[in-house]
Amino acid sequence: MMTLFEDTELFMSGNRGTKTFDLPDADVMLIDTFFTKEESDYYYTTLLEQTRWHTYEMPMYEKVVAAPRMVSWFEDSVQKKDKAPTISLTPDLCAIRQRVETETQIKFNAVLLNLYRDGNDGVSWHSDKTATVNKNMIIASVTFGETRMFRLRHKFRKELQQVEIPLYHGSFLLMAGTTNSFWEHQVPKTARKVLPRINLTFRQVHREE
Ligand SMILES: O=C(O)CCC(=O)C(=O)O
Ligand SMILES: [Fe+2]
Repeated sequence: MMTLFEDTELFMSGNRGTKTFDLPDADVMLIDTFFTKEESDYYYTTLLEQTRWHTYEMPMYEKVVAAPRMVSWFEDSVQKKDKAPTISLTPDLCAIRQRVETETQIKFNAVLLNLYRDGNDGVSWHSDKTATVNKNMIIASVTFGETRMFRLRHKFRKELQQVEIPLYHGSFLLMAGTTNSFWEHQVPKTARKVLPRINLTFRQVHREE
């Protein structure tokens, strides 16, 4: 593992303040500097080094291919027989979640961590789904590390412009209301030489009894 933060600043944070995006059928809110630079550096380093990152095997037509990113999933444990045990949120993840919940006044019981190792990693167009149907799914997204572009496009109104939001070190993005039903998002790959980026998406997972 390379040593970070020795003599040069690797990541800059964005501007303060809350931005809301005036998009049809969407409810998107951004806070560039949700975490301080110190907090963000701490979370970046510890999450990068201490997370058990997995390859995500995604179905692609008839095949299964490795997604171009690493993932790790945590959720509040539920006692279920015949079910594999879930991995609970770590104290650091609980602390991040607490900040997110205080801001949104919404409770989240699961978090997906994505690691984009370099510019060859990304996530292609999709909207977020969970195992159960919750149409207006709320996603609270936190970023540490490299700034990457987050793009949104309307699923049906192709005449609408795509939206491109740079997600900075320590930023917070909320997608609420009908955003997930009407819009798709992606993090495109980039030819720029970039350092790793970690993204956390807090979710509400409803497990069937
Ligand atoms: O990395 C991001 O900002 C987005 C991740 C994402 O879309 C997802 O995990 O569903
Ligand atoms: Fe997503």
